[in-house]
Amino acid sequence: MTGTDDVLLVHGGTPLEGEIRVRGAKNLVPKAMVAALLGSGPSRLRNVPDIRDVRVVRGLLELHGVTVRSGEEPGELVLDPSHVESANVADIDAHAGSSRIPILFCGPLLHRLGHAFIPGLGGCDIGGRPVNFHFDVLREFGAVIEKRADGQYLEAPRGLRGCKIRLPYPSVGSTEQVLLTAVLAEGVTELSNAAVEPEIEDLICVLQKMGAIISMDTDRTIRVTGVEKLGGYNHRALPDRLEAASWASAALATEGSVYVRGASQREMMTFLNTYRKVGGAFEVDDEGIRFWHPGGALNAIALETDVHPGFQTDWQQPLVVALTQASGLSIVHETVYESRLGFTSALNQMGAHIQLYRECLGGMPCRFGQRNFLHSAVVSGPTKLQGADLVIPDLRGGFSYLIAALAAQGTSRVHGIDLINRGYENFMEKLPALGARVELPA
Ligand SMILES: CC(=O)N[C@H]1[C@@H](OP(=O)(O)OP(=O)(O)OC[C@H]2O[C@@H](n3ccc(=O)[nH]c3=O)[C@H](O)[C@@H]2O)O[C@H](CO)[C@@H](O)[C@@H]1O
Ligand SMILES: C=C(OP(=O)(O)O)C(=O)O
Repeated sequence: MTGTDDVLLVHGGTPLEGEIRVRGAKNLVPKAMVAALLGSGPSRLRNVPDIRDVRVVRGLLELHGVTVRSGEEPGELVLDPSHVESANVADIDAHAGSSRIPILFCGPLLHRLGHAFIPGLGGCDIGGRPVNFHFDVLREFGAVIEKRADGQYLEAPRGLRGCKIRLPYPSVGSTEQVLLTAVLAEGVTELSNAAVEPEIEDLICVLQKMGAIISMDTDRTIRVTGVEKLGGYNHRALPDRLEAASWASAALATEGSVYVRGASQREMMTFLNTYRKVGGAFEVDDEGIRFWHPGGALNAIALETDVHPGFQTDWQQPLVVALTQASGLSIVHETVYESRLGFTSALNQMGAHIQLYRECLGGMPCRFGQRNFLHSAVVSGPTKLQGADLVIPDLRGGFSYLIAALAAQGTSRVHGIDLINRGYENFMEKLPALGARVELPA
């Protein structure tokens, strides 16, 4: 999608009503695809969404000789790593800037080939997003890393050995880096201060199916006993709790009702508690969750993002749009990314009252306090939103702009909607299916 195709006209003021389906999680599926590299035989991954991050990883796997084909059921991929080989660096470089996932190829490629080349990473521009923890842990395993102009070259001249590591912060990607490296490393790896997001647990399930030995303690410690060989897996990816929460926030902000087929309560408990405090209603059944605005005023709340089991940062931006419709002052303290509130300036242009602060306006001081980052917000509501010209800044911010445009009076022009394809499957079909009045400009 390019040029005018990348613009969406959104005619607001109509509640979203109906049903959509979410499939496997954006933050698990690409990693499970990388895990297939570690197997000696084919893996089957089910419930795979058709999103750009999946297509990027598929391309990278194919460049390394992994055969990827559709399986028997819709959304099933069969990944065969029997012929893994070194890829042409220039070809890999074409994927530079496309997603966060390439860095997770380090451990598996070092095990399979003894060397790896990792291009520059992409992902949402919501903070500095350094990868120092990743390279620090890989060095602990025995990797030698050389930074070159076009990316990072890694070698493991003496193989990879288990080690004792403590993460400075429970980083999701760094925890996955350790898992994907430790499973075939020699000896035991002990990782403390690990991230324990549901997508990480699901990745551990994938690796255990392949033959890995991994235990998780309640104190964020993960222990991995390296094995000599792993097989393939057959796995159904856990549902996307982040997409589900986005549609839930859209239902609330537009005073609608959306049944999210595939949404799962267990991974959304913290979100559901917050949703209820704001005044949103939901009903869980065996197939999904219905979210709706029950009428009357919504409540202002104090919200702090955190690592799991706290309130997931990727839930924050869509919910902030709903908070512009709540009565009173809501406080939002973003503790995971230092620059994830910049998207609110466009909401203010639409009529919202959101003031940003450098101070930690939450229960706990975070890494960003006293460091000049506008990472706390006070949202004063309710405010009527008016349609506007909006430029999508990042994935969740982009979906938030769609929600704001749908809740607003009048028409909005939303630029850069292709970015949303990174993590929201078929959103251009889902929106009209829920009654949204959207169109591509003539
Ligand atoms: C593809 C994917 O799964 N993306 C998710 C993953 O991102 P990702 O894995 O990139 O996020 P991390 O958990 O690693 O990042 C959390 C924090 O740690 C910092 N950090 C991280 C690594 C590092 O080497 N050095 C460092 O300082 C980051 O700047 C950030 O402030 O977890 C985030 C937190 O739940 C989610 O918002 C993203 O949707
Ligand atoms: C920040 C996100 O993703 P990524 O890490 O892929 O940029 C997200 O999904 O909101």
